[in-house]
Amino acid sequence: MARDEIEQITGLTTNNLDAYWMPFTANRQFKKDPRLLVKAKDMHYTSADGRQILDGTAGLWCCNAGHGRQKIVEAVQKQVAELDYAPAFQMAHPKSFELAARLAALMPDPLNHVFYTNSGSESVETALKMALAYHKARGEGSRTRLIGRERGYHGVNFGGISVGGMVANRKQFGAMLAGVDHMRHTHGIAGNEFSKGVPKNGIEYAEDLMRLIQLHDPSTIAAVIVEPVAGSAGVILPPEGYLKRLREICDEHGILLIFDEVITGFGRLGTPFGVDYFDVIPDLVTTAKGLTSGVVPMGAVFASSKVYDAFMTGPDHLIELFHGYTYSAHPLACAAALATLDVYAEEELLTRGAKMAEYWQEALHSLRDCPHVIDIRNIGLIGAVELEPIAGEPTKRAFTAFLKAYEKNILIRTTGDTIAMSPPLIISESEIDTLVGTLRDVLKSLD
Ligand SMILES: Cc1ncc(COP(=O)(O)O)c(CNc2cccc(C(=O)O)c2)c1O
Repeated sequence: MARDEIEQITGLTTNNLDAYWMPFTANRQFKKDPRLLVKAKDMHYTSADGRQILDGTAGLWCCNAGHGRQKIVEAVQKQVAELDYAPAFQMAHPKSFELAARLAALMPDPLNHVFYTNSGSESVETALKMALAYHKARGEGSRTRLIGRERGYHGVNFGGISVGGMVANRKQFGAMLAGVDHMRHTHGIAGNEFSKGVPKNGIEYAEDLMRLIQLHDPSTIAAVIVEPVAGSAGVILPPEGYLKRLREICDEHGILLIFDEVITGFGRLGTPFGVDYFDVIPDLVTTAKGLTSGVVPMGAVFASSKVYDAFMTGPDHLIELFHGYTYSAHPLACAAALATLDVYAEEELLTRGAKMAEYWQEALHSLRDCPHVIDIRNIGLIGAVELEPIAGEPTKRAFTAFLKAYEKNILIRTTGDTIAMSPPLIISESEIDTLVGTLRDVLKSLD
């Protein structure tokens, strides 16, 4: 869209698009033909040029309740007028306790404690620091090693990119945390292609953890962090039994297990959390995104009583954990989260994905015959269509699909040459048909 059109339609008050350095974006390509969204309601965005765009990605995997939900809007409006900000260090406001109790009630025992952050990246840093400090508090300060996984995504702060395994997110930044190892990813295991839901093959990949334990000795290892489903890397699913096996190995060797549920949390898999879907209870769970349905930035780390209690020793006038953020437990975020949980409860959204999963799965796998499709993966209301890369131009085919899809009024995500979708949990069957039908047209138009 031409720049002067943009200004006219959007009221953009500046010719200077250069000032804004956009995150995870091809800035020069974007600023030649900006893609601006100006409104959102339920399943749709309104683009600056007046089109209704079907949101196939819940924003960035976060708007699980859909957009413009009145109960959430009103809660934030009321809160900002009443208590706009309150310090969370040595002070508090009631909603922070009310929300923590409601969140803890969503999780199985012993995940009974909640630490607030402002993003998934901050939740990850918080959990990693808690893990290191936990072992120190118990007199096992030699446990400093952290283990992640290839292709893992744990946000963009130094802890997260160190345990993470997405090369592009690391290679620009030089040295990272020392003492970090990675297990193999579970993408592309023979026989798992086009699996519907959790794939059968690959539980043995969990034994990578045993090899690292044998190499380093358990006394040096603090924690393992995995996404139950690796979203950003292109929806990589855990083989059957894999997560349970990680739990067993961690228990055997006194290693903390951290589930990074920033994407899988709050109904994405058709269960409240991946904890429920896979019936595995970690020691720490990182969340964000769906916590407030993307309305106000917020993250939360769920900690087991074992972890929390290890800090609650010594004179009670002393701070137990020297960590936290200016905006931890922000009143607006707490208000948005409480209203979001109300919407989830009233519309049973934390389990609706389970009811829609079958329809979603069959729609997605109907794309198998489209050009360049080399794999399709799905679980709950997450879906991925992996494309054959263009020789010598990796990512280009999927990015072209993204641009064409937007022109055809649907929003999808791409990572590498994989198209990823994670619609709001309110999506209807006819909207699934529209999303997948339009994607089919896009795929057929690709060179
Ligand atoms: C598992 C996981 N952990 C941490 C983060 C970081 O969260 P923040 O961004 O709030 O700091 C994430 C975020 N994941 C994320 C964020 C934006 C885009 C995409 C994509 O794959 O399209 C994925 C994530 O998916």
